[in-house]
Amino acid sequence: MDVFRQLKRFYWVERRYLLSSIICLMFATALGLVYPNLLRYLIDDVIKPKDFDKVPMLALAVVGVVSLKGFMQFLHGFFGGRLGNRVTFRLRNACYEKLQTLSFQYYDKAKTGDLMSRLTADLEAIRQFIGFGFAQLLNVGLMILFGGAMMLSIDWKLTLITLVTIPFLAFTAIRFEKRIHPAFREMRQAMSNLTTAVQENITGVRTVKSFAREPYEVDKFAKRNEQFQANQIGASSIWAKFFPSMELLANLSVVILLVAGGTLVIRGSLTLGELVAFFSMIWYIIGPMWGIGFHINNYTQSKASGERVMELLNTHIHVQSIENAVEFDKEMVRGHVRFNNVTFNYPDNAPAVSNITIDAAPGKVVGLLGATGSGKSTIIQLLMRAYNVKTGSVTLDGVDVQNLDVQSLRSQIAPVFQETFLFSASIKTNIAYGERDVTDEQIIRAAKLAKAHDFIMELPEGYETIVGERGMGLSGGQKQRIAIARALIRNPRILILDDATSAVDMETEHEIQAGFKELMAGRTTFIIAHRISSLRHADEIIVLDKGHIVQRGTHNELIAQHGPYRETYNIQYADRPLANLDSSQPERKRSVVQ
Ligand SMILES: Nc1ncnc2c1ncn2[C@@H]1O[C@H](COP(=O)(O)OP(=O)(O)OP(=O)(O)O)[C@@H](O)[C@H]1O
Repeated sequence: MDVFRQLKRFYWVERRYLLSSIICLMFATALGLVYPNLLRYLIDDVIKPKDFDKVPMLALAVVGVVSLKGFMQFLHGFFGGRLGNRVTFRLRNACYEKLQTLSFQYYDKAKTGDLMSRLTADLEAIRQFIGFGFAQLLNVGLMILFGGAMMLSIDWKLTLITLVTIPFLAFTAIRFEKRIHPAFREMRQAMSNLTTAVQENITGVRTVKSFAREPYEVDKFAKRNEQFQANQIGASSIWAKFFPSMELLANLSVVILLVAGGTLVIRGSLTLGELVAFFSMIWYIIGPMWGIGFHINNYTQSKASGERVMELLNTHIHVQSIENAVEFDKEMVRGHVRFNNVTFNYPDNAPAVSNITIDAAPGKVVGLLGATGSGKSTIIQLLMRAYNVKTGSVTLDGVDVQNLDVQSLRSQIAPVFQETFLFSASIKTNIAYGERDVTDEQIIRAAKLAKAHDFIMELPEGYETIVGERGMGLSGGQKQRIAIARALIRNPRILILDDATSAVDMETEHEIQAGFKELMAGRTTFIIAHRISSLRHADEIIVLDKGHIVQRGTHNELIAQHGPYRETYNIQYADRPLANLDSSQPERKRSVVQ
């Protein structure tokens, strides 16, 4: 029940629907108890004394009871449906909001398929239980209570004898719940593994097909499917083991009633009508007991699902704004970025960057160069506070980024990453992504600066062309140009170009960079590049090796020194040796850029 206590904040606000649904079900249940009494009346007071004039009235009473009961059941379904939908609506929103606040550290390990299954199948199981299962489980108790009370009022001894098996039945039901719950939990996990396999296969379909790894994928899926099947069979065998015993115990009551009640009727201490009423009332108790397996099943599934949803909602957020965090006024931000002796390691890893000190004055351009894995992107991630720095500090205009409101910090920064993600929406929406009050003129201007306008205009529907979630139909370079336009439209104080022009040819890069000049004016810019041509105009170029700064200076200063920068330059400009390089330059051993 702990899970449902935790879920209370989602369903308690809807308690009027919960109560209405329960009350209507109680009414329907109570009306159901009128049947056995009508039967008793029919046998004892109509058939026996042959007083058949009462039959029409009795028939009308049955119609009335049936209609009212049906109406109550309808209302129960109506309120229950509303309740379930509203609760899952809130839960779905809460989960989605949580997904937005979770830090990069969480997403480093998160599995999309697993998250999808929490937001769909698990929420559905919760909806079923909160909407209907809970009221029905409560109804089981009510039916036993009402039915038992009525039976006791007719003949308490016969009631006790008849219901002697009920405690055993309850005991078996509880044991069943204990066994089936872990089985369901495993089943949910197996289901999410299946979803993950499908999702990864679709996302990585190009890799799968290019490597002709379809059989491997089929195999991988088959194994997970087998696991799911094994879990289902496991749950079915628990079911198969317990269900017959529960049914046997339930039916034993009927046998006891027939023997004991029949004897009482023969002896004349019970009327025939009372026995028939008893007989139909016992189903009032056995019926729910019989269905208890189903209700427990429903309850257990939703409990397992509730645990998975609550686990997501309770996930620790590593990066979030502190209380009274500083919020910058966009107009006032200057964009002065400093890294003060920063050392950072990803969880359970060796430091990715060590003793990093950078002073990027407002409007300056800092270039980061280094071999793959040397820590360039990590520096950018720390600036955006994707992770918390523990040693040293990163400041923006003198304020430690950890004391800044996360939204406020990130809204000053516009990044263009190596890989561009395009949403399944129009190009226009992708460029304006999330920015309100953006005019078409602004979008076109940004696209022109990013050298995207011409190819967009060649598309069948221009800016209205819908692109797929991975930007299907666009080349890598075209996607990157849209991403650049997207960054430009934000008019940021700090611009980050993380290998932003890697997918375009040299000529286009040159053109885009001409646009960048205008764009970078007055903005602090960090350029990560593998090509020296991308960052040679930077005010300071920082050369990294295994997380350490090994060289820093302007292009001309670095080119005049022996070191990895010049080696890289020599490799990239092999056919254009620089006049001022000395002839005794070291062998072109290894480029820092791989
Ligand atoms: N999310 C992460 N979790 C754990 N380790 C990471 C993570 N991201 C990067 N690393 C590790 O940190 C180190 C620096 O990586 P980083 O991405 O900063 O390098 P980079 O210089 O940007 O490389 P590239 O040029 O290939 O983009 C590498 O050893 C990498 O394996």
